[in-house]
Amino acid sequence: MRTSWADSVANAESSAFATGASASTTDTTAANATAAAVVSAPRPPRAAYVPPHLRNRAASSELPATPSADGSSAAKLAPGPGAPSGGSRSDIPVETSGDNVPPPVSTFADIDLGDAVNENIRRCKYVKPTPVQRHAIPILLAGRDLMACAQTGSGKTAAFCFPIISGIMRGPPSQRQRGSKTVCPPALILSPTRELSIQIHEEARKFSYQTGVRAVVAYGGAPINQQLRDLERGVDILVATPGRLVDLLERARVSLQNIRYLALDEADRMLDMGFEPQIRRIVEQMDMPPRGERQTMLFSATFPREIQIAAMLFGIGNDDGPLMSPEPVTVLPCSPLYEMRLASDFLFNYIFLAVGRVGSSTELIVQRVEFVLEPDKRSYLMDLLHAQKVNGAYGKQALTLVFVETKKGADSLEHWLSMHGFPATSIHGDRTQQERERALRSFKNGATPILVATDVAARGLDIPHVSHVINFDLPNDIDDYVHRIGRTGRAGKSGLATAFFNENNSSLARPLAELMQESSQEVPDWLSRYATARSSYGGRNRRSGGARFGGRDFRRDSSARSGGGEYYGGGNGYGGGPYAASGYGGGYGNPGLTSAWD
Ligand SMILES: Nc1ncnc2c1ncn2[C@@H]1O[C@H](COP(=O)(O)OP(=O)(O)OP(=O)(O)O)[C@@H](O)[C@H]1O
Repeated sequence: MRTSWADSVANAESSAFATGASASTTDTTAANATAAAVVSAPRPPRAAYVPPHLRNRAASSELPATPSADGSSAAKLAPGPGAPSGGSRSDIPVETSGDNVPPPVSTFADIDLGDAVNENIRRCKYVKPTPVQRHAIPILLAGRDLMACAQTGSGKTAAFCFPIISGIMRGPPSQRQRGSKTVCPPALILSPTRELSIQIHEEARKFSYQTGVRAVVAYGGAPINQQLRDLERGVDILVATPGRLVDLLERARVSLQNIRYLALDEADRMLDMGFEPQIRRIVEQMDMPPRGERQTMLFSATFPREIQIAAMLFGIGNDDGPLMSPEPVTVLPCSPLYEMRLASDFLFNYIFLAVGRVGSSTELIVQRVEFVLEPDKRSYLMDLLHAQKVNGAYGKQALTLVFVETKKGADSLEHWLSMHGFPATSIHGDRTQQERERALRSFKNGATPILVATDVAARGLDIPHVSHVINFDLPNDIDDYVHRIGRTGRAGKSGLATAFFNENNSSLARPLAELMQESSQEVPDWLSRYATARSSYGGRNRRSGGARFGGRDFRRDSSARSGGGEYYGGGNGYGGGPYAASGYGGGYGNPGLTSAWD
């Protein structure tokens, strides 16, 4: 039974990769048995895919986007040759809003980044800008603050690095405080994990080669002395994790007084509770110039709608003042509203950019969900890996990333896989930095083509040849799922994501089903039934109904709402409240509500 299931998976993988088509999900006996106990619901028809922001609208393929009176626009962009193609789909929904949005460009030649940067773009073999780059680069070159949301693997790093490098080249030379060891970089890029900081630094170095712009990285877990020596040689772009940066600031080895560019990669993560104290300290309580005097850019593949609502509620330093005055509210330091407040503290008269499907369409990630009971997970995993090995579906270089929930679980699964003849390594927060970097290297070069990881590897990492992401343990939050599966299917390549679902994940059923439907994946009947059962008694994932792939700028819709007070007073979870009720928290599958994109 199991063997044939695994074989069918492998065959489906082969054909999916050959055709680029979505593969169907195989229900298991366990799934059927359990699903039978769940409320029965008709299977949703597999509708033709309509980009979310174009639902309920006449289709338009005009280029470029024409800003409307309120400064917003929606357009479909064709990726064009050279950029990650997005596979079979060539139309990409894009939404921008804010005052006087600079128009997008079509080619790198249309942007004045300077000869040296242009040469580096050629060296990187980037022929065309990706959609997020086409929009974000002109906005940033115009000096505007930006909240940008584009899918995983769509080239966001270059979208903020190119304008920063170009701006530094044109600006005054970096200064150091006289007679002191304190460096004062003009640009700061913050990212949530050490490995991501290392990667962004490598990218920034490539992009700034022979430009005279110097990028330095600082992250925890590595000896600080080497990083201090690096800083002493001068720094224009400091890429850092928040903890190590705070350390450097406290030692007075770095001053933020000259910061002209502040980029938060994985911004939604940086603004959540885990990082909030450090981010607030860095941005507000040190010597960094205030918003408006520096340029701030927030990038991510996911922005919970709470952060966007904050933009509207708190005005975000718009020239015209707040768009609406919120009722006096108590913002508890343990709620997404607190994140909202943070976002609002950072940006000034910003532009909101959402790229729904970019070079690497998530439709190119074939998503499968299998019902697997906890005790069966290892043997299912082994079947999958065997099938991959035997069928050689992905070729020699194929890498598999397996996500688990706990550090202990990662160690134990790595050990078990190795014992069973599958060369595996692992990465998680309890491993030393040296071990983490060694594990990543050995995964990247194929010595251990299976990497067992916790969420420390979920965001941002750009590892070529990751052809399969397995959610051995599903995360609790749908946004984390989006980032995890985004480690495959990058830059226009296909990918496969398999998730093991069981009763423990029932709170994820609805957002998962919605996400799969939204990206034209086939949702298994049993999962739809779980989703229906879950919503019928009110359960919602925190992010459900949120703008997973961008969404829309909530400033545009302020007139449709009565005020902010109700939202705070709601107390029925973040998916509820007046925004959901008036159509902003809807999403797929609820005909009464429109999508957050509409
Ligand atoms: N214009 C381009 N043409 C071709 N490839 C590109 C272009 N821009 C970026 N890439 C490549 O696309 C890949 C993904 O880029 P990047 O890591 O910046 O994605 P991302 O949007 O930041 O993803 P994530 O949300 O997962 O962090 C990288 O390998 C990068 O080199």
